[in-house]
Amino acid sequence: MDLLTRRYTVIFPFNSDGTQVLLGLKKRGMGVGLWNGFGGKPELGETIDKCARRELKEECGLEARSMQHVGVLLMKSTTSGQVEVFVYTAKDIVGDVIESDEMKPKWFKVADLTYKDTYKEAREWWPTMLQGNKFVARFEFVDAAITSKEIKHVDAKQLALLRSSAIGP
Ligand SMILES: COc1nc(N)nc2c1ncn2[C@H]1C[C@H](O)[C@@H](COP(=O)(O)OP(=O)(O)OP(=O)(O)O)O1
Repeated sequence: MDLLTRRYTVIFPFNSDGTQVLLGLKKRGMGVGLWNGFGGKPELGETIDKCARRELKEECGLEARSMQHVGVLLMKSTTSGQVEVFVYTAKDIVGDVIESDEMKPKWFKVADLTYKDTYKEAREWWPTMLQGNKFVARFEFVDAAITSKEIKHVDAKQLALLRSSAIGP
């Protein structure tokens, strides 16, 4: 990753049988008005795993007893530069869901997801995540249009390698 790439985490909590996913409606800043998982930027020296757990707790009150790193998104845009997002899922969660100043959380049935008011590329990779696959997805945008996309299935070792070299600024 070069110095111009912005790094983030995003984590998707599921109910115990995996039929529902908790999404948050972003209330401010980047992605305002869009439904997404919970996440943000790593703090100074923070690992990507710790960032994912912290952002989950801060943004919706939940704690992940366990979580899985399931993917990496690499996005290049003519308007917003390069973004790298580490994607997690959490099926063993504790705590009460709360609304934060950043996110308004709501449970959605996985089978009924419409992708309305989500990031444009969500419909491209969320199905891969929802089917339980691990992936590296690359997207290129010119203005708001997707001009190139690639979604590769990878294994846990490949993701661990990508994760191990990632740490906050
Ligand atoms: C552009 O493509 C993106 N697609 C998707 N699906 N998710 C994205 C994209 N770009 C960013 N994200 C995710 C990554 C993070 O989970 C959030 C953005 O986090 P935010 O800017 O709110 O970061 P924080 O550290 O929480 O910000 P504060 O400093 O305001 O607390 O969106």
